Amino acid sequence: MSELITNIGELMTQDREQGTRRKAAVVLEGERIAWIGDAIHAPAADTVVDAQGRAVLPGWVDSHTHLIFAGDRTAEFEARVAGESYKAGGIAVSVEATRAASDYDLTRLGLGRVAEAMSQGTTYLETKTGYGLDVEEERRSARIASTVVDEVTFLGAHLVPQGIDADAYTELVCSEMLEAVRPYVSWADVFCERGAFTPEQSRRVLTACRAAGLGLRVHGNQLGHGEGVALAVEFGAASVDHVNFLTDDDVSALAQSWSGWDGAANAGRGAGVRGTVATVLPACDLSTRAPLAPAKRLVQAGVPIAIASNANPGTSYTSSMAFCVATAVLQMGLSVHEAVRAATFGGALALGRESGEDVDGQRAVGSIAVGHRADLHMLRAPSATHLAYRPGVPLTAAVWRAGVHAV
Ligand SMILES: N=CN[C@@H](CCC(=O)O)C(=O)O
Ligand SMILES: [Zn+2]
Repeated sequence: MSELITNIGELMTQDREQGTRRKAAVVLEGERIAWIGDAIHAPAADTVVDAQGRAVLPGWVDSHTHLIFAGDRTAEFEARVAGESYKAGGIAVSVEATRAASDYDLTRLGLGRVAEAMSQGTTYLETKTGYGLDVEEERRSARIASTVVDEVTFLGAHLVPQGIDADAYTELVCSEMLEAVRPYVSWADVFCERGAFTPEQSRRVLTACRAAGLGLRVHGNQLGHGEGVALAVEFGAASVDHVNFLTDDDVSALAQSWSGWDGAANAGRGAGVRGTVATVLPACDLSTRAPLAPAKRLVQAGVPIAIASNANPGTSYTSSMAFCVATAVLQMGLSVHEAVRAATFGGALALGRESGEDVDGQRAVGSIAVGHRADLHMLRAPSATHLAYRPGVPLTAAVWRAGVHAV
């Protein structure tokens, strides 16, 4: 089955060759993009969608979420609104509620959050464990996560639970817990921060998870200057996320990590000399009243950035990538093109899915190009600029995921 989407007012492909086109059309064939060109030259197809001059972009790639949780942390949010600052310890509240929830409820909650994201244009999602924090509960979270999202990250090193020594817990994460989650996850992450895991403990986690064949990610430099970024670069992590507090050395190290990379030659996960993407989390910064991550400074230094929702009950209870993009433009100083790029191609880059076909035969996501997965987001607006020009307005008109009408 083929489908022609024609009369597209603005097609922002985020593909190097295609760029942003006007009066464009796209043909989808099964799960892939088969043709891109001028609307007047569009070939025939089995079905036709008239975009009526609306904008079309790649579906959002949300590369950082924590969707497997139960319970509610409104009280913590209210305390923060009243002036308290965010502390990692709040994670324990979600751990207790998550442990008490049935498999059915955790799955239902996870699927509901994915559906909420998809209804706003998100077509590719990563999520993390990290509200289980013992061997069986982390295994359960990883298993359930693997049934609801595209990419699963092991975050046993999210918080040291009460009643266990930090080093002993780190050892557990690196051994039995890692073994328990291994069948369900392809990534590992560590919260390297004051109140969570020290650089030394983080190093142990990254070393063990790398040895187990997992790709690496780091929660770093969220609450203060620290070693998260340096550690992420040293370990060749695919991304370091939050990055609110950066020294010039951190920024240079991130830029330097991409110096041997040629996007065309080193396509796909695990190939070539990939650097570390800096993932900024605008909604989290607002919700915790943190200094905004210096997204523009990173872009100017040549560091590839991603924008993600960080959907979680503590620091960022939103699935809206459009809100994150609007914030990145209005508050972080990115151009609309840069922000949309970070929320699509950037997310794919942070997950090693930006080009080529992976060993599992999965197609590239995050940009609109022939052969890529047909993940498209049509706006109820003539251009992507409206995402920032009309912040907070639900602009999603239609969503295709792998060629299927999702919204
Ligand atoms: N910073 C660490 N983890 C999450 C917050 C988790 C929570 O507070 O529940 C984050 O990315 O912000
Ligand atoms: Zn997070």
